[in-house]
Amino acid sequence: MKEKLKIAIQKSGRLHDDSLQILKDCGISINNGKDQLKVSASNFPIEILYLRNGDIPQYLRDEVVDAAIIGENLCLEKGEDLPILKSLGFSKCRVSIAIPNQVDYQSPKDLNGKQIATSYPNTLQKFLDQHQIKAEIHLINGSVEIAPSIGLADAVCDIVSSGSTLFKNNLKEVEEITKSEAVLVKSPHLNPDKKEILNKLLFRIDAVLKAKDAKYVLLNAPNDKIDQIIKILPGMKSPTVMPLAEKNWSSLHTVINQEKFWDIIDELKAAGAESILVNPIEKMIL
Ligand SMILES: Nc1ncnc2c1ncn2[C@@H]1O[C@H](COP(=O)(O)OP(=O)(O)OP(=O)(O)O)[C@@H](O)[C@H]1O
Ligand SMILES: O=P(O)(O)OC[C@H]1O[C@H](OP(=O)(O)OP(=O)(O)O)[C@H](O)[C@@H]1O
Ligand SMILES: [Mg+2]
Repeated sequence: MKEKLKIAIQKSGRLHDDSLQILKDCGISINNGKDQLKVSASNFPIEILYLRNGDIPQYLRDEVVDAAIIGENLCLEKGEDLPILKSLGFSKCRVSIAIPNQVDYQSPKDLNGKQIATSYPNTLQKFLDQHQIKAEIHLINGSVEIAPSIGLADAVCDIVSSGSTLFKNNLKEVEEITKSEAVLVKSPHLNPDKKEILNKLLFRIDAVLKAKDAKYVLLNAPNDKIDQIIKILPGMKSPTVMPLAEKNWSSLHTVINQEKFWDIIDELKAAGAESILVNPIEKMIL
């Protein structure tokens, strides 16, 4: 296969490090020359282009790049036509409207006639239209949260994650327009060779993400407790059970999802499990 899939990731900013990391976790070797805007992987048919996040939707549409890792909120802002292939679980945030702490707020109607500063005019306009609100949008490219305190706007619409930027600027979040996380998107048109490379990459990303959510658990238990313990385990298929050197004891191996992990461990202990070992999983292929 001679074709290479061109993948855009953010040149610098919130998404850059985790985007590179997920490709590396997929076993893709990227020799990162500093200041290089385009690099080829040495062991997988992709070329990585480092671009501004905000420019990527148009590059995908123009087929300058074939796929990209961007913030989901950018799809709502500039790329509703771009197919989202996978949520990647990092750069989680939301796009929200915030107003000064001392101002009362009941409903979106309170935004009527107000001036709202934002870097996401389309996202905000869609929200205002949905609620039949007429407000004036001030486009600002950064440090949006400062706008109310310098008299530039009555409200802001920007990204919120921990909420500390709002807090420091005496603002309160009053409407959440959308949630966001990093996503893998693709150009609307891809030739069959490129589709095949993208599917291979997706397969690897799936294995990496599944493994992140799971732990490999080994435990010892007396044989007469094994049936009860197996009922507690939500394993992949059924757990591996192996006899221990000690008579009437066995070792059980299974995979437990991160989300329910501690509850299950508590139940296992109560049911007689001992010497529970928990290991990270590097890749998970089901
Ligand atoms: N505080 C945050 N916490 C979590 N995710 C965030 C945060 N701020 C931004 N993001 C996510 O990261 C993406 C990139 O944000 P960042 O501020 O790095 O770049 P940008 O200014 O939007 O883009 P460009 O690369 O065009 O300069 C956003 O679209 C959003 O999805
Ligand atoms: O809720 P928090 O955890 O405080 O995060 C929210 C802040 O993070 C982003 O800004 P960033 O730091 O990316 O700076 P920017 O304005 O230059 O994009 C966003 O624009 C908010 O200002
Ligand atoms: Mg930012």
